[in-house]
Amino acid sequence: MTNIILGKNQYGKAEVRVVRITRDTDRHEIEDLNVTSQLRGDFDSAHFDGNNEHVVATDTQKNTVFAFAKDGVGSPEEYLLRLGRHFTGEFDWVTGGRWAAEQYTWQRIEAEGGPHDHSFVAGGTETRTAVVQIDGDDTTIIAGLQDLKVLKSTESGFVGYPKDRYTTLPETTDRILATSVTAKWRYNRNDIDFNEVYADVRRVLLASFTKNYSYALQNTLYDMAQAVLEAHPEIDEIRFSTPNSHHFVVDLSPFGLENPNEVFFAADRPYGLIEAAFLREGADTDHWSWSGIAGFC
Ligand SMILES: O=c1[nH]c(=O)c2[nH]c(=O)[nH]c2[nH]1
Repeated sequence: MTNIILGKNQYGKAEVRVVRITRDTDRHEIEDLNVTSQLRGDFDSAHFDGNNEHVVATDTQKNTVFAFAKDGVGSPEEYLLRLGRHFTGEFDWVTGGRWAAEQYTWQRIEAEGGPHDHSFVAGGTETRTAVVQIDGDDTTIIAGLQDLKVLKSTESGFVGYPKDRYTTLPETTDRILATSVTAKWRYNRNDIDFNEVYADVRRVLLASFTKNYSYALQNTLYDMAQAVLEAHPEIDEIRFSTPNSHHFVVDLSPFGLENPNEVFFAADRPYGLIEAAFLREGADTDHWSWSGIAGFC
């Protein structure tokens, strides 16, 4: 028989949809999450022998996600940390894992008397994300956001690129720059006010998007990373995955009309896909905690 060894493996429950309402007063709070729990450790006998004595059921993991919401969420990072510490603390052979969440944004509906106590409208385009990675004594937290749509209608250009026989793109010093930012940033410590830092990183990302003339989306990502790493010493690294959502000037000349960058065709595909990681000098360029996080280079 061919000898086979077990390589990397993890398992758990994916995409547990948890909604936690805090209703201690008439003014309710909502926390709406999509949680994934993945355990790593010694699961050899389950794979090789059909012996499940180490297999904490994915159903049990799902139930634990709900049960822990009873104590409140607070921030996705703290909630995932509690879950990760529970599984690694409770079961000797669980030596690590990955706990991840998306948190959806709800805002209070502006009603006649002001922001409503218990009625909400989905807010913004973006989703907050968090990942807690545990490997033995190492715990690393990666926060982020996805699908934060931004656009600037000028102060962007693209010139100076190589021209070959396949190049048709005209140079421009005035175009629309539009993208949907997915970013993840890695903390270098875990005792953080996660909600406060999240709100500030979001603010800094948006402010730095507006700030300088953009020579390329690549160049704007650098501006955004520079601003975040400067404002937040507790962050060592930020990674981006950003589609360049092309807006093409429509040729209106057949209709006898000029079009000085006023009417655009917003193409949804194909799109440029610009991805980059920016790190504080000296930080680990290949930190273990990114393993299993898809969608980034
Ligand atoms: O900001 C840009 N970066 C590129 O790499 C690129 N390539 C392209 O065709 N247009 C753009 N725009």
